[in-house]
Amino acid sequence: MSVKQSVLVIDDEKINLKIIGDMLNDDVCIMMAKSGEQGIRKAIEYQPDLILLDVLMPEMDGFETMSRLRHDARTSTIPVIFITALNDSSHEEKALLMGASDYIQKPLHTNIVQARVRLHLQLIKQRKMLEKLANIDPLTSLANRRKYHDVITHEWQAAIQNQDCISLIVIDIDNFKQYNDCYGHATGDKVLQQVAEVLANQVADKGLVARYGGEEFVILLPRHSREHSIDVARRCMQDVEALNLAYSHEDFSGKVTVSVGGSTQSPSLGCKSDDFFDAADDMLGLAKKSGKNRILWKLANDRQVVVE
Ligand SMILES: Nc1nc2c(ncn2[C@@H]2O[C@H](COP(=O)(O)OP(=O)(O)OP(=O)(O)O)[C@@H](O)[C@H]2O)c(=O)[nH]1
Repeated sequence: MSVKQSVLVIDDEKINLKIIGDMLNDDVCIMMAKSGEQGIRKAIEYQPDLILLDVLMPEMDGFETMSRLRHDARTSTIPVIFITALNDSSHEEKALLMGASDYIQKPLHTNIVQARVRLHLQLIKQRKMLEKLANIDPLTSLANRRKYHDVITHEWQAAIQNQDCISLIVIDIDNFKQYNDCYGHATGDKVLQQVAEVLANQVADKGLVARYGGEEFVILLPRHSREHSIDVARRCMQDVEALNLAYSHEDFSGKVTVSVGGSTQSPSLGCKSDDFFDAADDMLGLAKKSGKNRILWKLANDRQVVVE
């Protein structure tokens, strides 16, 4: 069943809200706001797919409302169509320059409003689908490296601003080449999917799990202390082992395990998220060198701790 897309209509005239609502009600889920201020609040809270915005409103007009929507990261990408009685091309130009998707003049014609809204909703649906495809690893359905980079960039800034800690776990399957050599790439792919599922279940909504590449995964845990994050890492490791994916081939045999590197930081201005990644990745390298199937965590002053 397809979920209806949502449209927020912002207009100070109750009658206009009703007219536009009646025009669109069959196709979309309508939300209404009687002022720019209320519209911004609803846009933040409900994240509509599209906003229809009246230009002439008391207190905060459509242009100021638009400017505030564009300057707030939570609403900056929601497409806006201006609706106005102003029959003046300079206003239309101003709206389009501010980033409006379209400009509809009153009096409103039902068919024109419906057709334009439908067109923009279709474009929005396609854009969201492309964004999703661009951010997802097709084999495991986890976030991909590109998505990880978007999220760490945002969360790193948030951690600096709010003086929060943030943890990163880097996980790599041990001896995966041997597994592939035993059973072939197709079976190896299934292992990647199973490991991905284990990690996703363990992290749930605590943070982001991404396939960083090959047989390497990352888990980003904003606002998670070292103790909590080590706990998550430990449970991920145990759950992978519990999958009991055994392999044996000529002179080697074993069971699929993972090695884990981790780092927790409370970043300050000037700290780089790339160094944060390198710290966790260095720990992973040491975990591999010191015998695999273990967790190494970066401590302050370049020290590290072996967890398991
Ligand atoms: N099946 C499958 N294998 C992959 C994929 N991506 C990378 N690999 C395999 O992962 C293996 C990685 O090999 P190595 O880098 O030597 O690592 P390893 O054998 O796990 O050894 P350690 O990391 O030292 O434990 C290679 O055999 C790659 O072909 C994938 O998408 N599917």
